[in-house]
Amino acid sequence: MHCLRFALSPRLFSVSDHPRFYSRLLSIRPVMSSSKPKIFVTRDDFPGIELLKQKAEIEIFKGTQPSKDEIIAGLKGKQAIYCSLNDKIDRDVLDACKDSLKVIGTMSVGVDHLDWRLCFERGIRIGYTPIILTEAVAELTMALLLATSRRLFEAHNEILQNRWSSWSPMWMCGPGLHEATVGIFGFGRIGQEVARKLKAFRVKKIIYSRSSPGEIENDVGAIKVDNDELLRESDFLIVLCSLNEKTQHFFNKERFAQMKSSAIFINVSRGGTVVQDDLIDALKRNVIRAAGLDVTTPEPLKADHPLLALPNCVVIPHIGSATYKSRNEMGEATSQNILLGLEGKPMIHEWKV
Ligand SMILES: O=C(O)[C@H](O)CO
Repeated sequence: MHCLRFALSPRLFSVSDHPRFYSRLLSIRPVMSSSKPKIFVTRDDFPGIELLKQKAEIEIFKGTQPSKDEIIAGLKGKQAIYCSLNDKIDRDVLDACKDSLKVIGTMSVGVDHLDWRLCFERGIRIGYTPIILTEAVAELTMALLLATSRRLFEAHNEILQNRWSSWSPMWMCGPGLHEATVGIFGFGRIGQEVARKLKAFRVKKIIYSRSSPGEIENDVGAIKVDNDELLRESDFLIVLCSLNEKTQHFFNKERFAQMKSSAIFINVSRGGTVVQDDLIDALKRNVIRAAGLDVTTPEPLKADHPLLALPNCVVIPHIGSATYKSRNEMGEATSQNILLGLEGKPMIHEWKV
């Protein structure tokens, strides 16, 4: 019954889906019948896998980052996968396991590593972990804003280099958040939470842009503007959008040139939103003042990468959601999403367009 109710949900089906309706209906029947379902887990340190161990037969990849071939091999005969944003589930992977895979559980809010369109077409359900990490990512965004504007890493490095000779009036100064105009590119849950936190810093104005039409009602007085105004007006520009066709490589040479030369660019979204060589060039030539990045291309970044040699760039290794609470809850939710998905029940968080 659950299955039927779910299948008829208007979120998944509309009249335009008609030709594929019945095949989809069949494809989301519960797959947990008498025997335990088989699940591939792409690393052994995911939180929440104890739950899966009790209810399913799980194969855990030994290591931290399976290659595409290793994912394909691991998925053989499995009904579900527990993965993260590192694991690319593209057409090749989906083709290789098309007879068995029913559910993907990703321990992330972003789903750009998944070919979700093909998943929808094939009736593969996707569980993900929004909301749980909103506070953690918003906090980390604040940390990057402060670390970059108040030059914390640069200042720390001055001490390590024995260059702290005396207290000095203008040494290590930076622009503060107080009275600044802060622009947010992508005003979803995390963007709105960042805006709330910014209020406490008594910024002058919060502006945002987003691709969907309409304004977002918000309790902090953030004003919707178009992208040009956002680029032109922001003292701090924070990228918090999801990565998709519209946002891929949005921040390029021309866009950096539109920004204030005093602007600070913060990216907590995905490295793919930026043409990274253009950013490096903009930072080197002081087209913008500084950048703070939680995300890069590629990830992980090697220690000799040119971004890391720039004094006006703070780079951290994709730790936006890395609080104990957030990561543990994300793990629990991922396991539950997978089990609920396999039972044909509504997930805690199911990804929909
Ligand atoms: O997609 C996610 O979960 C985010 O990148 C966490 O920082």
